[in-house]
Amino acid sequence: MTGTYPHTRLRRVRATAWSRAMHRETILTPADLIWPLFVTEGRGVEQAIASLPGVSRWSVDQIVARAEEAAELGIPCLALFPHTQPERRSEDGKEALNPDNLMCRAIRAIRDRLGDSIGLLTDVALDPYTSHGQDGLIDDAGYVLNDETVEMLVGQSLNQAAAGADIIAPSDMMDGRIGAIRDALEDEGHVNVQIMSYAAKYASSFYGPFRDAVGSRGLLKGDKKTYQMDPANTEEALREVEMDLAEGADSVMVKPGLPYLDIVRRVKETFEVPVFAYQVSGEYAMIEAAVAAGAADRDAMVLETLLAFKRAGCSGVLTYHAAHAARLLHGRNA
Ligand SMILES: NCC(=O)CCC(=O)O
Ligand SMILES: [Mg+2]
Repeated sequence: MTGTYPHTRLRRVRATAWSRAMHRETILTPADLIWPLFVTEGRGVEQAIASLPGVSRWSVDQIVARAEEAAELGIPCLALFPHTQPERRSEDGKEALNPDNLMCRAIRAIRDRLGDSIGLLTDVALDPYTSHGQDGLIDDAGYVLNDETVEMLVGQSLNQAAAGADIIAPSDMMDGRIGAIRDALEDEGHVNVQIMSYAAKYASSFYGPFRDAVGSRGLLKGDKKTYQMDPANTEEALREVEMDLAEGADSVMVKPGLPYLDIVRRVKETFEVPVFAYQVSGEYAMIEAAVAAGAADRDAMVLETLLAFKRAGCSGVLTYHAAHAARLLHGRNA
């Protein structure tokens, strides 16, 4: 296939900017970005998160302002996560079922202001609501119970859908939850509410700052290795994705992002479905730490890492850099 030098010079098409633009295989646009936002109680509140420099928790009114900003930047979708007050956390995480919880209030407030002009993806898992920080219900030994948890997740999903969520995104890694949630959504008439499954979510060391952001880091005892995947595995990721698609997932997610682009590529090539990836909090923090240490140029690194997700086969990326990246892509100074 490849010719021989000097007839073939691969540098020939790289010689000018116009030619590089013409030969570019992958393009990143603001429509490829999903912006995760943390919601907290109060009015006019912005709380910085020390381990995620540049990311804040916002009260509902401020989240609405962020949603307007996102819509203006051409970001198609927000991912919402609540910072639940400690007194509303419990062993069984039942605040997840409260129709007036932070998540539902944020959904309704954004919907009231912006209608259908921005998508709302809502996290389904119990970790923002449990007093022990695990994603599900636990037994006396601390083991996360699958089927009992799935029942709660179904209730949580219906609660979010009733508030106006567009995409239910279960991040809990229980078996069988996609089918159970899909059935319940159909029964309740939410036929156009999508499910984006966190299908291949790994038990990763990259989630630390997120746990600070939702307030579960200090509560969590032990780890999540009995339900999240072993970072050593890739065949198992294909089985996870296959099952979630069979159960009715509209799209699947791989998480974390950059260290798992091989998984993205295998999933995309195997199933040819929409694949998303989450550039998680620890990845964001690594970039910001490199910038703070003078080791990297933020703008270039943000755009290069996001482009890498597209090149690997992603339809889009959840990233805390979404607004910044969108401004860069519009050629505006961030
Ligand atoms: N369920 C969502 C997450 O766990 C996010 C992790 C992160 O950003 O580190
Ligand atoms: Mg699964």
